[in-house]
Amino acid sequence: MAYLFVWSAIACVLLYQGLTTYQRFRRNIAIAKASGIAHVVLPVHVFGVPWLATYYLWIPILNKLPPSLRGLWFELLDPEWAHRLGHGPFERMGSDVFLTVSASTIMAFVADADVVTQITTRRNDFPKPLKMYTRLDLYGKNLVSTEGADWRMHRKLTAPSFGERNNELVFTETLHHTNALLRMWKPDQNHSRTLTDPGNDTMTWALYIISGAGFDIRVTWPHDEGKSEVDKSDGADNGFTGSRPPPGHSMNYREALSELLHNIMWTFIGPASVLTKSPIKVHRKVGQAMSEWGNYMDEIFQLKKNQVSSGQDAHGMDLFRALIRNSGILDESQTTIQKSDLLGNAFVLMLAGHETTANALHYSLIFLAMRWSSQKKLQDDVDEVIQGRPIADWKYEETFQKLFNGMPAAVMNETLRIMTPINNIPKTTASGRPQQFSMRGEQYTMPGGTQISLSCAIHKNPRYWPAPPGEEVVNGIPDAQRFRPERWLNKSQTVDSFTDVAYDDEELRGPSGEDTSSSLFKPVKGSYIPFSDGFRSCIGRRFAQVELLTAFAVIFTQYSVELAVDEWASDVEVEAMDEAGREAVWRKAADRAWWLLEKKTASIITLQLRGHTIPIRLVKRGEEKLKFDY
Ligand code: HEM
Repeated sequence: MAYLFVWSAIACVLLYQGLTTYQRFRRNIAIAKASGIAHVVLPVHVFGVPWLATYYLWIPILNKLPPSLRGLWFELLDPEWAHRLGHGPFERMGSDVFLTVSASTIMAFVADADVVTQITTRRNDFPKPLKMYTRLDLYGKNLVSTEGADWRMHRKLTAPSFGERNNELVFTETLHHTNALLRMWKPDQNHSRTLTDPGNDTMTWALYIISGAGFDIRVTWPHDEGKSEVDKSDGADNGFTGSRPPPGHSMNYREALSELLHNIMWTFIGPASVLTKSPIKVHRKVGQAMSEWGNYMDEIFQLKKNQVSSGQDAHGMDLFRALIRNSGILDESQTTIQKSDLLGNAFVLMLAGHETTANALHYSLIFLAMRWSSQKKLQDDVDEVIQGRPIADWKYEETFQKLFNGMPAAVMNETLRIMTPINNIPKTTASGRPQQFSMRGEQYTMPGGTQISLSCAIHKNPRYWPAPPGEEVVNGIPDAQRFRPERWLNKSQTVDSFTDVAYDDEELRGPSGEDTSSSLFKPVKGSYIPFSDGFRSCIGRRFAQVELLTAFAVIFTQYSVELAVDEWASDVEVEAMDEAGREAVWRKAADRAWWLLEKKTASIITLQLRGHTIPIRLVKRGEEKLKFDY
């Protein structure tokens, strides 16, 4: 009898769930139809946590469905479809904006430049989905996790930190840490070395640069410990730089920073006090890093506050010092800004600024190893800018703009186009507040409560990225999907109709500069959005550009990169091969690299290779053996 009762209760709950789900489905489909926007119905909300956590299990099962049942809906169940399939789904839908409809959510995917611009410039109509970002408030509210008046306050607080003086510090720190990276990668007596996990190394590189330019704390690389040339002159930050934790700490600065940022997703489980009690080791470590990093930031805050109040400004302008200066916090009676606002922002700048640039350098190295002709042009350009001067003589103001006008910038832009670190930039419409927009002369209504993605597929939309005649498809890959940095050197493709949008308050934009140099191809406004666009665009854009171009100059004035072919042939065998033999073996490595970049990348915060590496080989210039183009 009791069994019957329990089973009846379960059946009733399931029936109720089924009916409400069905009703919500019907309601959402009706809303999508009324909007006039093309739509496709999906059985689940693909960007909801349950699906994101389990889709790896379901996709192989669904793959067993007969091909006739696996339509576009099936392909859109992969959360990374925009990266893997590019513009294809938009072509199949016959529209550069389409909706996906599930019982819980209506999502809009946008790959039309004009619609992107309407969304990024109407920030009150299309705000950011704040719920996604509250977890970033580990140390305080900040620029990333706020909207409206709060966001304006944070943007005004942080924007002045990103000035030319900080860029100069980024330049200096990048020179230093790229040299350190090369010392770690140092080729052997055969003038080359295979780097088995370059992505991991570039992550460390970016972390140390953001520490230098963010806090003016120059971390010592483990392989450089004990070498005196890396120390700063004033000694103020010595307690933070090496492997011995300073008094009062159980973790050194370097470890606290990298443990926290590299495992940031675990902080979403709960606060440090919960994580440190978890039975799982990685949780305990992250919990420890979280509280250690909080303590370090407290100490640095005090140190910087003293420096600012005593007028010391020895090493240029790091972001944290500028934040303190701009906040007016030295006289707390005169400002509403709290210490937590400063710590909150200092933390998200570190977070937002390291993985993105690390990936960009990593993928650039791989792509250049797959395209010798572009690498050669890059080397010619950096040689022309640097003119053989030793690194100690390089100056930011003489160097950056020249690098930004030529092939180094073309390589950076093209890498960010193909491997866009944030491949779905999220926006929303508020519930009950549908928004009108126009597309190709027609009016549409974005339903209220829609989750919007500005899709990286726009970077593969052939309307904005036309192929040269006869090169529409190479190696089976459509031109818009290929790494071809030379497309940026083609000034004849400059769009005359380009007009920038008017900002209601220039101050909010920050001195972060343009996406691309005026000497290069200028994409249609809204069609190139690795840094997003409009009001909520990346405040660290120029920071990242300085970092990447400087790294290219340091690396490629001395070295070349090749795909490592160790899996298919030894050094001795490659040495003995003729050109055709070398090309055959290189092509195996290139096919594999391309496949991994397309199929085995996934986003947690940014798009990364997951569970695989693409080994590359650092070769002294002039000693290259694999000079081929993919
Ligand atoms: C290649 C490197 C980078 C890329 C591709 C990139 C990309 C982006 C994108 C797409 C956004 C908008 C995100 C959204 O709307 O959800 C963004 C925002 C932001 N980025 Fe970056 N970023 C890079 C480097 C940096 C660096 C170096 C910093 C700081 C040092 C930084 C700090 C920020 C901050 C604070 C925001 C939030 C701005 C706001 O909402 O007002 N980024 N970035």
